[in-house]
Amino acid sequence: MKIGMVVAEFNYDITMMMVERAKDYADFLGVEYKILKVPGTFDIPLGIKKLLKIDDIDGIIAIGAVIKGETDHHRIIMENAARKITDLSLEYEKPVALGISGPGESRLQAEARIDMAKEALESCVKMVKSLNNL
Ligand SMILES: Nc1c(NC[C@H](O)[C@H](O)[C@H](O)CO)[nH]c(=O)[nH]c1=O
Ligand SMILES: CC(=O)[C@@H](O)COP(=O)(O)O
Repeated sequence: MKIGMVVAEFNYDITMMMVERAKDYADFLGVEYKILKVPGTFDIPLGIKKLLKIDDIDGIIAIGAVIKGETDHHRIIMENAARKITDLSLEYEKPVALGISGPGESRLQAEARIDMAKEALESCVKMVKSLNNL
């Protein structure tokens, strides 16, 4: 099995730890992976679409941290990314798991949620297996 990981570089101090957790868990499960970095969470859907077109990619996880700023801008980023991520998964009929924390979180809350990337990897692998067993 091969999983794509699309990683936002925005708040990279956090997302770097998230991707390390996901990679460690993929290694533990014996799952291969391909990493694609994008500038921020808003840019994740295009990265996902490119990876979904690769035949040997079975599923994708999106990794990001959408931390609260002074305005509601962070909500626009997350709501659009989440909607597009769901749409792409349905369009390409491959699992795309959400490993993006926020919106509305503080940096401290984001740090406490880095395992969301590992959980996304776990969900994605489970989905690939379930769909392959149909
Ligand atoms: N504020 C956060 C962003 N903002 C950047 C956008 O995601 C995007 O890169 C920009 O609008 C250009 O398209 N990204 C995050 O991942 N997290 C944030 O908290
Ligand atoms: C810089 C950003 O993309 C985001 O954190 C927005 O911050 P703000 O709401 O303070 O403009």
